Amino acid sequence: MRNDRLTLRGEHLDKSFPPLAGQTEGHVVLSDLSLEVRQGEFLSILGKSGCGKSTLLRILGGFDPPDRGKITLGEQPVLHPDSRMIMIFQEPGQLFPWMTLWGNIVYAIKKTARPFHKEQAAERAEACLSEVGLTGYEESYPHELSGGMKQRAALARALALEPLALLMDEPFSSLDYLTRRSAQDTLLRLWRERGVTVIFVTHDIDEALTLSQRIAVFDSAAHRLGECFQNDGSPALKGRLEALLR
Ligand SMILES: Nc1ncnc2c1ncn2[C@@H]1O[C@H](COP(=O)(O)OP(=O)(O)OP(=O)(O)O)[C@@H](O)[C@H]1O
Repeated sequence: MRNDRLTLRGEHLDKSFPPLAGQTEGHVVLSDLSLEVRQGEFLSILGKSGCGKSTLLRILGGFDPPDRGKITLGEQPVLHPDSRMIMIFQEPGQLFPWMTLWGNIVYAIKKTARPFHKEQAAERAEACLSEVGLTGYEESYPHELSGGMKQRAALARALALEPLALLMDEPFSSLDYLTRRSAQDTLLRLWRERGVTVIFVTHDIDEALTLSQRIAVFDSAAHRLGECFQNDGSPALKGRLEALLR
């Protein structure tokens, strides 16, 4: 159910990096960037490689501070990472390799649930693994899972924390076509059922058109989000997005 009180806002965000080795000038990545994503909305951010999409997600998730501007989730400022917003990255390396799948998920719940009830945590872990189709792999270690299974496991672990928002940074780009389609279907089903907000970074126009309600295009020259479209899935929109990313 939509709850506009939990809107995620980034306001007037600036971010620059100091000069890289061998360069003299610093690097402006975000400049006066603002965005607003309502609770339960699915927004994709499309942009060319290196334009600043990951930097924006990391700032929204509280992993890096902006140089200027502020992030709020509902009324509360986002100053550091917490379990309200979970990031899922491109490389499925977010699971502890020395723990089983079960151990990974229960550990995540343990870190965030206050108070922690063992039985409730087990129920939640079981439900989340089932939701992503990984029942039966509880005792598997991450290295025993395929890339697609690892990404579904990362999704299960994220959902076990009952976040308000998922910040996803090209999470399926390393998967083959069929595995990717299956992971997209899982994500869409969970998004519909859970009402979680999703911000999904991708450079794949078809993926953005398949998944999102709204698509924002990163304007590399201005270092902020440019045009934003309601996704009607039309060939005209696809053509427009292709032209903007050319
Ligand atoms: N910690 C850092 N220090 C210096 N420069 C950085 C740092 N992080 C990112 N950058 C620079 O900021 C710019 C934007 O990087 P970012 O990873 O956000 O782009 P992106 O749009 O996600 O790229 P891609 O689609 O290739 O993943 C790049 O030029 C990158 O070199």
